Amino acid sequence: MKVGIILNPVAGDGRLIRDWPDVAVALKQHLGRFELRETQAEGDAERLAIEFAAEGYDLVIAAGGDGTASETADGLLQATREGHDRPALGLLPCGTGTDFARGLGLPDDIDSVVERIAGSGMRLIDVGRISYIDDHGALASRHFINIASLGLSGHVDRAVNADKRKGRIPAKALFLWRTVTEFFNYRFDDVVVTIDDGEPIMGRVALVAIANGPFFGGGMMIAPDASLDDGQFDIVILRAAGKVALMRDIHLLYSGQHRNHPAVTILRGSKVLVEPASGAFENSALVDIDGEAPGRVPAEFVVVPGALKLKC
Ligand SMILES: Nc1ncnc2c1ncn2[C@@H]1O[C@H](COP(=O)(O)OP(=O)(O)OP(=O)(O)O)[C@@H](O)[C@H]1O
Repeated sequence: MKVGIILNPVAGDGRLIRDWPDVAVALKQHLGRFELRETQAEGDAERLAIEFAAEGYDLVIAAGGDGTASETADGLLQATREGHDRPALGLLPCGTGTDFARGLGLPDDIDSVVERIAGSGMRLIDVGRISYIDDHGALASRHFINIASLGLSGHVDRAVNADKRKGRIPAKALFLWRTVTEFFNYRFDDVVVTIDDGEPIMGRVALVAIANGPFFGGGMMIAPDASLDDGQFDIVILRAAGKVALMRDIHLLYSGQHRNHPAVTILRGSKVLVEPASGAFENSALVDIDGEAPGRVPAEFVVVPGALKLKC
């Protein structure tokens, strides 16, 4: 099996690169020879994944956080669309939040993760495809593997990713702190949500999450029943309510106990359109895509069933 590794040297404040000699020994022991390529900047994991697919690699392991895993998956899916064989995605999670790995129940220590990659079979999972407006006002689109959302989460992503303590303090504490600070200044978003060409749902929201996996925000179980292979999104709408009440209840998100909260609606669907209620795009809701916040709504989210081969 030809194994390629895409390593983000700064993910999780460089945790994996510091431990690399030990990690490399574990990889050799369980998977044999591998080719290591490092990212230098945004977009590199996507490009390297396309290169690995074009060179006939069977397994491409994303070593980093959710951003690296998401970019790598996007590259593999693009390569498949261009006619290359579909390599499997493996994960060596070492980021700040690593919510996708959390949803898969991956162990914390790298040795066990490598052992699990080597011992597991291939599994097909769904992915999402999102079209949105990027920061230059242009239409952009890409795949996501875990959760895409809009509203408060977009602001929190930008604040967490700019926070110099990222990777140095526990992810849960950082995300919770940034959620509170951003929420304080956040103005709720007025949006129209249309699921599977049904009746449009208009409302003022704090968050709309389109979930393939269950966790985001450094351990919040926002979509407790989301499944990676049911061919559907779980769509969680958190409507605007008193800020004090929402802050008081935010802890419920960590355990998934918000299901029956009066401000929460959870629906299922395979295509979701979210538009700004006013029609003006300039200050419309910020989107979050697997932990990065590259643009705004209007956005369309479409599930692509069984599109990604996973080995972990
Ligand atoms: N060599 C590099 N130097 C600086 N930034 C990089 C480098 N390689 C990748 N990046 C950037 O790192 C970010 C992705 O980091 P990643 O999500 O993998 O880790 P994380 O943010 O620590 O973890 P998580 O997303 O799980 O919280 C992307 O914004 C990407 O553009």
